[in-house]
Amino acid sequence: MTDTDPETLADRVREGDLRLYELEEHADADVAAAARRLLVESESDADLATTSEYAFPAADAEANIENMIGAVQVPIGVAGPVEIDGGAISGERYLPMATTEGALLASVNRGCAALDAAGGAGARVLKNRMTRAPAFRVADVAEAEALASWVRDNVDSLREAAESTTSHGELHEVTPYVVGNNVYLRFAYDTKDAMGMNMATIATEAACEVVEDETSAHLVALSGNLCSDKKPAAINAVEGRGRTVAADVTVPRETVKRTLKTTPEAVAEVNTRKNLVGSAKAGGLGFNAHVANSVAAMFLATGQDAAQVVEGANAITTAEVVARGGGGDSTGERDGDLYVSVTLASLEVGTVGGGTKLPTQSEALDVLGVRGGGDPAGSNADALAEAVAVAALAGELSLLSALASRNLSSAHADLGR
Ligand SMILES: CC(C)(COP(=O)([O-])OP(=O)([O-])OC[C@H]1O[C@@H](n2cnc3c(N)ncnc32)[C@H](O)[C@@H]1OP(=O)([O-])[O-])[C@@H](O)C(=O)NCCC(=O)NCCSC(=O)C[C@@](C)(O)CC(=O)[O-]
Ligand SMILES: NC(=O)C1=CN([C@@H]2O[C@H](COP(=O)(O)OP(=O)(O)OC[C@H]3O[C@@H](n4cnc5c(N)ncnc54)[C@H](OP(=O)(O)O)[C@@H]3O)[C@@H](O)[C@H]2O)C=CC1
Repeated sequence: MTDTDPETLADRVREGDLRLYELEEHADADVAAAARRLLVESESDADLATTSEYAFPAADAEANIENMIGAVQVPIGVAGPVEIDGGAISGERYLPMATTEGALLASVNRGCAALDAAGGAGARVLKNRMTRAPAFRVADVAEAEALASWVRDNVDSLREAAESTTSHGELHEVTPYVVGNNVYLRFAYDTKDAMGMNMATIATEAACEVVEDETSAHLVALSGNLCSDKKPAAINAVEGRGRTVAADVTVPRETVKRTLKTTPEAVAEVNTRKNLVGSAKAGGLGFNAHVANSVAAMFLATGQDAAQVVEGANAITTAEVVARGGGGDSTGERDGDLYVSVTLASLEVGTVGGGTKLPTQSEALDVLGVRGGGDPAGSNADALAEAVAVAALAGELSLLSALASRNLSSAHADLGR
């Protein structure tokens, strides 16, 4: 690596001597980023002065970005604090959320106020499996059936190959799916505190080598889209992916009226006709109002893979009027409390790896007390999943209430413009 100045590097790219992505081989990462900014500015009307003001050594993002020119800055706020009674996280927490949508933090914050007034939200991780499903080609359905049988009989050798690539990941299930002469093997891992997509992909590739060595199957694609990563897919909504996590609360009638400005009956009706019937008629996979908002905001804040909001929004919100003091029995009486739950089928989160080690992202994880590997391994990612579920619950509660009291548009007119 030889030091040089950004102008010289930029000139070498212009002259065709260097490719844009090769600059770090000739200068330190910050100089390389500066050279790219010069090139972009000279080819556009952009002045990248603020883009250049990032607060970490560019080299620290080497595993997160290529062709780096700087960093974006997205406003980050907190909702809460909110009391969480989770399986992996408990106590009062601020919820770090990064967004450019005015009124979102106010809304989640109002939901948190209602949760806190109700004594806090419950949360539990229900399942933890990161999946990768390679696509194989075989001769015909007879070979497809034979391959599926072979897989079921040889999971141990697939596990040995997969787990040889990682000291944390555990292969739990391999489920074959057959379509004609196509066979998809859905590998399901416990990836502990990592979201686990790199881990699972590397491990699955090692297992695929065994499949090709031992059978007549031909690997067409390491990802066969039945995983299913970053695409709307029913398999994630039904089988789960990453963490399946739920949060719930029973809000006293008085709190619904005072803080949420509506009634339990009105919220339950909006949820039924909007989130359940409306979503069903739309053919939606997410039977909720805006879980994606809380998932996206906490993903941006804590260094998650933002594209996986697609699956993170696979959530179902329920709301019903229950007897005073909870107890779970629905009642037609007009004096009951409001029970609300949100169940996220495929929330892919990690507290190690990916973008979680970048400075502002790891600071946001510190706000929650979940940075890095947990003890036991996996417990920090479980805690993060529960915190995201509580943020989603707070957001659902507040938005449904705003729709019931007819002040969605005024809220955005006041706060979002
Ligand atoms: C905007 C509010 C909260 C006002 O709600 P309000 O009840 O009129 O406000 P308030 O002044 O009476 O305050 C009540 C509580 O709200 C919070 N709060 C109140 N103001 C603020 C603020 N500035 N900053 C932070 N927190 C605030 C705060 O917790 C406060 O409690 P306090 O601390 O006073 O005891 C309410 O009208 C609301 O939540 N509206 C819904 C807005 C919303 O959810 N937007 C995001 C979703 S829009 C979208 O992207 C999805 C959508 C709609 O397209 C999806 C779909 O199709 O359904
Ligand atoms: N490859 C792909 O197809 C895709 C990749 N991604 C990207 O993958 C990245 C996330 O991959 P991921 O594997 O999570 O992260 P990394 O690739 O950053 O790997 C994380 C590694 O941290 C180590 N580790 C240390 N402590 C722990 C712990 N307590 N629990 C688990 N692992 C621990 C593990 O190493 P070891 O395994 O050696 O034990 C693990 O593999 C994101 O950047 C995402 O954008 C997203 C979608 C698809």
